[in-house]
Formats: sequence, C-alpha cells, structure tokens
Amino acid sequence: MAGRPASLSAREEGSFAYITIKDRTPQILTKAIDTLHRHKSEFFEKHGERGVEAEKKAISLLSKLRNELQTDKPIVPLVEKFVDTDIWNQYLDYQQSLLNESDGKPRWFYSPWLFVECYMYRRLHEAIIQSPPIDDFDVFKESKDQNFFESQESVIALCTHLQALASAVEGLDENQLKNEFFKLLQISLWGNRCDLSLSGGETSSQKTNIINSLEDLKPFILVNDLERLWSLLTKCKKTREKVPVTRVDIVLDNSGFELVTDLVLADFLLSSKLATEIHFYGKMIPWFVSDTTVRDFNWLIEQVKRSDHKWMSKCGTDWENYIKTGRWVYHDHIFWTLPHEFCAMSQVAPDLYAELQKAHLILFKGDLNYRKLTGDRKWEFTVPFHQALSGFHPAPLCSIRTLKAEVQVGLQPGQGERLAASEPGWLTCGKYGIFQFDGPL
Ligand SMILES: O=P(O)(O)OC[C@H]1O[C@](O)(CO)[C@@H](O)[C@@H]1O
Ligand SMILES: [Mn+2]
Repeated sequence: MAGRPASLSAREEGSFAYITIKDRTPQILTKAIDTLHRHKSEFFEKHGERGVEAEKKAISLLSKLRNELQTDKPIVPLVEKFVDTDIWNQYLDYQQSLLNESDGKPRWFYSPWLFVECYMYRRLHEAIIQSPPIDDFDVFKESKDQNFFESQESVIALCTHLQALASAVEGLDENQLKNEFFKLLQISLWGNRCDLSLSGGETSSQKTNIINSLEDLKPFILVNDLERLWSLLTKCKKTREKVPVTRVDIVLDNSGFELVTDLVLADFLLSSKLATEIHFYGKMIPWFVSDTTVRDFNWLIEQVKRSDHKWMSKCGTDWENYIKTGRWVYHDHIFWTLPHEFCAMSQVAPDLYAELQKAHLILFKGDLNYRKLTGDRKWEFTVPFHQALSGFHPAPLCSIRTLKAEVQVGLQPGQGERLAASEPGWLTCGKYGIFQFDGPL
C-alpha cells in the first residue's frame, strides 16, 4: 500500500526491535531448551528411548536456530509439512521480493521485526513437530500455568467481585452499570501487563488486587475511547427487540491472569446484557511465550471450576455452561500465527475476515495484536488509528493494549514528544495503556 512508513526492524541498533532480537529471543530459546532438558525423564516414562531421542533432536534443532539468529544468517524456508507451511514460504518469497539485489536474503537483523519475531516462534514449533513422539509438547505450558497459579489471590478477588456484581446487576442504574463496565475493561487492560514474552519467559504474574489500583493507574491510559464502546453496546441493547443478537468478539492474547480478566469481562457482558454472544480467538500453536491456545483456554476454565473457593468455582461452572450452550464460542484460525499484518487478512484469510464481520464489536487484546493492526510501522504518533489500519475494518474494533513496542498512533499533538522527553522507555515498558477505537461515530 502506497504511502506507508517503513517497518520496524532490528536493523536499527539500540531500537527495541534490535534489543529483542539480540537479547530476548535467544534467552527465550535457551529457556525452551532448558525446559526440554528438564522433561527428559517424563519423555522417557511416556515413550521410552524414542522419547529421549526426540528430546535430543528438538534440542539440537533449537540450538541450530539460536545460532542462525545470533549470527544473522538468512531466513530459510520451512521444511516440515504443516497447514501453514506453504503460506509461510510464500511470505518469505514476498519478503525477498521487497529487497534489492544488493541487499541479499531476508535476515534476522535486517528484515521487518514483526516478520522475524513471528518466524522465530514458527521455527520453534517446527523443531517440536519434527521431533515425534514429543511433537505436541508445548515448551511454554509450564510458565503459562505458573503465571495462573501465582496470580491465585487476584483471581479469587476478581471472581468474587464478578459474582457480587452478577447478583446486583439487575438493580444497577445506567451510570452504575457503565462504571462497572469501565472497571472490568480497565482490569482487562492492565491484565495485559502480565505477558511472559517481554520478561524473556520469566514469571510476570498479578500478585495484588488490581481492582484497588484502577484509580491510580488512570493517568497511564494514553488513549481512552471507553465512552465509544459504551455508546455502541448500549445502542445495541436498546434495539434488541429488532436485532436480538449482540456479538462481541475477543481476539485473545495471554493465558494465565490476563485470560482470567478477559473471561471475567466476557461474563459481565452477558450478565449485564450488553452482549448476548461472545466469540474468542486463540492461537493454534504455542506463540510469543504466553499466548492462549485452546489447551490453555480449556485448562484454565477447568482449574477455575475445580477451585476450593466458592465464587471462583462458580465462575468456572458458569463459563463451562456458556460454552456448552453456545453463548461463548472459541475459534481457532491459523492466520493468527502467520506474520501478516491484519490489513492482509481479507486476502490471506477471507473466511476469518468474514467471521469477524459478524461481530458488533471486536476487542483486540495485547501488544502483538496492536503491532499487526498498525503493521508494526514507524508511524507518526498523531496519525489517525483509522489510517494506520490500512483498510482493515471488518467491524467496529478496539485495541486494549499496554505499550510494549515502538509503535503508537492516534495521540494528541505533542503528547508523544512530552512522554519521550520525560520517560525514554514509555513505548516499551508496559506501564502505559490504550483503549483505541475505530468505527462509525
Ligand atoms: O503479549 P503481548 O501484549 O502481545 O506482548 C508481547 C510482546 O512481546 C514483544 O514481542 C517483545 O518481544 C513485544 O514487543 C510484543 O509485542
Ligand atoms: Mn502475548
């Protein structure tokens, strides 16, 4: 598309992209290797000698990958046949076609950051699927589960809050309802601080009761379009007789505490009748350390259900029922783990685009989704969000994201410059957040 700025890239020394590729990704690969090592005896118990051989193979493939990355080798095609292998290899050709002859091949420290970072996770998956019988092993599962367990107290507090709200919701006036809606959205926003990719896979859980911190965190919301969400959903609620379904789609990000905040929000949307149906989208393969797969989604709901805590287990039971009765629907699609910007979705995954078009509102959780919404490009801070979406408008949408990458659009004139002057790391430290909406007024 003409007139769009260049992609972020690790080419620029000192940039966040550079630091990520240079330091954080090798660290994540090392941690994955350690995890495989630690599970050696489990593989042996399950599969005998074949399990141990597979562990060795996966480790050697991952060490090779780490070496390619650290020595800035060319990006090579995927070899193992999987549902998305051809699409990936075509995308590689496309990246090659963007280069001049003198540039050589796409490389780790040269090509677009979004592409190489996604490629790293896809290669990691390739190493695992090339190593049967341990080919369904999720190297990040342990840390995702740990994040959930370490956030227990906050999870209990949230579930208790939700259940109290559910029993009072009928009696709330418009203003009170709006207040509660905004609270749960903010909880879901700050839940996004808990991803494990930024911390190199180290634990990043929620240990305090976040509900009490919301007021203090408000100044860190740089774009706040919550009123737009409220007016959209209340309009839907008022016309329910004519249009009986209001569908909110949530493109999930991280498992663990963040997923709990998203499910709590989704539950409230139903009990408040702001929505009648929620559709979730997760990742088909382990992704950016902490992203939610269907296994994580089901596991977490089961854990919540099995809790000894009365209100927590009530949440789990309700959530399971929503799924059984079709009020909550979980979707898988390979597009979410491709390297494409979302403006390519209508071309690359027209079925998914058509599915999203059925929503009245789509919530995109997290930083990586924001990078894909905006194409991970060097936009000016004041460029309108609508423009940065470059034609991606399946339905009204809102990004709910804490800032962890050097891309941000839709700010007020001078806002970005002021932040940069007072706090050099503002774009990447995860301290700031946005609710950024795009849709008809
Ligand atoms: O879980 P989130 O919010 O998408 O964040 C993951 C983030 O990890 C990073 O890739 C760092 O490696 C961010 O820049 C990225 O977007
Ligand atoms: Mn994530």
